[in-house]
Amino acid sequence: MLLYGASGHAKVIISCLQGNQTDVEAIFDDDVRKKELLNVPVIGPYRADYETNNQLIIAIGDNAIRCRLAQRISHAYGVSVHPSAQIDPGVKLGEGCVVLHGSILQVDTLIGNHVIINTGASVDHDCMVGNFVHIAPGAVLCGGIRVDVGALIGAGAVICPNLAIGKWAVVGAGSVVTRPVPDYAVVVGNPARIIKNNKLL
Ligand SMILES: CC(=O)SCCNC(=O)CCNC(=O)[C@H](O)C(C)(C)COP(=O)(O)OP(=O)(O)OC[C@H]1O[C@@H](n2cnc3c(N)ncnc32)[C@H](O)[C@@H]1OP(=O)(O)O
Repeated sequence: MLLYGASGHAKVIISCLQGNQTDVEAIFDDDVRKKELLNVPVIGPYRADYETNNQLIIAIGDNAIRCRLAQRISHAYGVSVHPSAQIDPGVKLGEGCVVLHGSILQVDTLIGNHVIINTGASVDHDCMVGNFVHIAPGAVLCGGIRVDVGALIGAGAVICPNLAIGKWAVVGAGSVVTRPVPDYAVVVGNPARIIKNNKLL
């Protein structure tokens, strides 16, 4: 596998891949001062002419950056699922996804492209998780939830059943979402309330 982004998130993906006896050949990173990460060589910015048979995972936690890179780079994308993750056989996972240690994906859930299901997160039955979403560590999505493109569900947040989380919305860490969240909204608290709009785009 190849990674893009020599970050803390990349370290976790390396650990995830090692759990499946998959080596990381190299890591691309725009910061040319970086030379290695967990003994994996960091080889500078992505090069389309880099000769390899390995697939690529964009190892960047920021959803907007991951989205921009994926739109620019046409490499074949891989997937990494840690062996401790529990995924129902009916779950569909898009390209570029990582499903990290101890996470759970329940029956009839659909996961888009370049999604992060982070450590110990739980996505229950009949959820639809859009492209470039990040479900942060320990977050819980109850059944029947739709999370639209680019949204961040913060660490330890709980989303009550059958709600929609809008595109590029942010749910603050530890929040409890009891109502639908509009596109671009940043919500925090229990019950979660809108505090601002996400101006990242
Ligand atoms: C492996 C990993 O590390 S994966 C990383 C996953 N990342 C996360 O889970 C982080 C999610 N991010 C958050 O929770 C952030 O606090 C955000 C995005 C909700 C808000 O961040 P910012 O835009 O910087 O807002 P800021 O820190 O200025 O807070 C604004 C207000 O909301 C409150 N607030 C911020 N976050 C939360 C929260 N999670 N719960 C309750 N209140 C919150 C602040 O106390 C502040 O209140 P005040 O105006 O009364 O002082």
